[in-house]
Amino acid sequence: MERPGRLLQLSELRVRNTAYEVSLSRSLLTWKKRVSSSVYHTFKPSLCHSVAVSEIISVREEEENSSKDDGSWRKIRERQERDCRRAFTVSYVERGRNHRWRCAEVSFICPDASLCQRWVHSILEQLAALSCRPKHLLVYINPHGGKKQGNRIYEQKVAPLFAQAGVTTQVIVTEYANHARDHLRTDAELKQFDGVVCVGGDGMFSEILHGLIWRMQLDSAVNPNSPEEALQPCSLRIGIIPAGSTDCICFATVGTNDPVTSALHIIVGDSQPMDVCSVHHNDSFLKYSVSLLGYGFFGDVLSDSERKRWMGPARYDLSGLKMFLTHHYYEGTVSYLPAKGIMGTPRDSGRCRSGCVVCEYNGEAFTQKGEKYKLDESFDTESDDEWRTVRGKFLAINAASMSCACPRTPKGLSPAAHLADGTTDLILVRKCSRFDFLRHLIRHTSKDDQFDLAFVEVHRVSRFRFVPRQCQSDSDLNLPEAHKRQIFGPLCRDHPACGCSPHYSSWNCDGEVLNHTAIDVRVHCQLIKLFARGIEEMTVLEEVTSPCAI
Ligand SMILES: Nc1ncnc2c1ncn2[C@@H]1O[C@H](COP(=O)(O)OP(=O)(O)OP(=O)(O)O)[C@@H](O)[C@H]1O
Repeated sequence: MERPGRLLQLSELRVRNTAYEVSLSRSLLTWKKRVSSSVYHTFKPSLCHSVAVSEIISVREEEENSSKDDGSWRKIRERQERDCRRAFTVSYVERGRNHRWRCAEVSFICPDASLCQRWVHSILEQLAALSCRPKHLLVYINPHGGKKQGNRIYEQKVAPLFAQAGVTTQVIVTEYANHARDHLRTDAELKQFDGVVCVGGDGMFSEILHGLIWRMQLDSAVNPNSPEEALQPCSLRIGIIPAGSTDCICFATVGTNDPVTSALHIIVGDSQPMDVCSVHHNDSFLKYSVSLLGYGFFGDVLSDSERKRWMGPARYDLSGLKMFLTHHYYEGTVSYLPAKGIMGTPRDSGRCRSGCVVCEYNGEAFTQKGEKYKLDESFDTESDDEWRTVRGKFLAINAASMSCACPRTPKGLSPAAHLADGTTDLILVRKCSRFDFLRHLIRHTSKDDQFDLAFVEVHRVSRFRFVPRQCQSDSDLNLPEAHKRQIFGPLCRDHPACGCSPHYSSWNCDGEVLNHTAIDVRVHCQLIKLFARGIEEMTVLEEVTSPCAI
């Protein structure tokens, strides 16, 4: 943590009726209880508090509340004394359990009005110098996401915090699916905003992601349809206020699904870079993905659960069980480009956390590679002989661009995957017995290594392709069309007893079904940034919140 350096203010102020020595430096606001007895240790935690200036939400000057006045001379004298004093209140981030943040307040009573004004002015000056903080935001609310509480959550929990922090907004309540995406692609006056906020679930985040990336490419004359193009990173950060039934991206980047915590991360101007995979079929763009691309088991679970939407979240358990019992495998060819010159492997014991060194190192390595490529187009970023090919029968092919940890799979599909290292973890689960597949699935929830099985392989890659067996080349294979032609495919899917496998599964792309099975996926290192900081380790928390960590 940054050392406090030169003090900007140092005064004896009161908090309620207790005297405190209060100091302000460029990085810390500290208040220490004045102790007369040497019996007390000056660093006793309960006597000393400090808050990082970067985590102060606001400061306001206010008069002390006057108590009931009975008109007596004593009271009048007391009131006169009080009137020439002033108080100021500082609102700041307070950390709770499970990565939750709250807005706490402390009021300091000054001996005179001019001192109070000096304090308020100094704190405001420090806050104004924090250039990472957003001032004007574009907010999209999905009123139909999750339990349809988007509007209420925003109005009651988020808007008051934005107002308190002096963040202004333009709010758009979406009227139809893809409203936010289309508005961002063409109409939104992005130059006037410092960020885009979505109030909703993962589907709503996906709309913002697609709208913003697409707009950025068009504005920079980059062809988003070509899988060979290096995409232009987005200049605006994205904030997620969780209000959906699945809020996995928020959980993975903040550590909790709590609207107040997310609002506070936005206000303090946090920044978490994130990789994005572009998914193409031949030379046409299909989708962007930031978490999971799953073919086979996870593709089938999603397709099946979509037909059971009426069941609510229980549909995932039922479809999961059904797909486990049907035990379909799919033939095809996976080609991949192993990520080179990077730090980290999918089998590491370390996890991607706030301030991750792996993301930082690899992010720089990819940027340098990109720069070299721009300067000298003959510079080879990927040559054909580096591609590896695996042919076979697979129960599941998963590409995890983040750990994909959620309450259902606490470790995630790839526990050591990183948010922003320019790679995705390609997990190939070959055809095996039901019992073995169950062992693999169960290991996602236990301490055992889910990759330490003979039929599972995992590779950290920067690009991969998949072609299903029936598809002779990367030629068109449109799923709805293919299913029409395959009369028995869909039937067998619903009749596990017949024992035959359908030819094709479908890709689950961050919770949406893709129309094509033959795909070409490229990871774009740190293409977007979120108003988040990754999941904080306890040691970081202790350092930030520890009293007098100076
Ligand atoms: N006004 C609207 N009317 C209908 N659909 C909308 C509207 N605004 C956004 N959507 C769509 O609703 C879908 C689900 O939204 P969201 O992710 O916010 O909620 P969710 O409950 O988590 O969804 P899911 O259960 O599908 O994950 C998104 O794909 C989005 O495109």
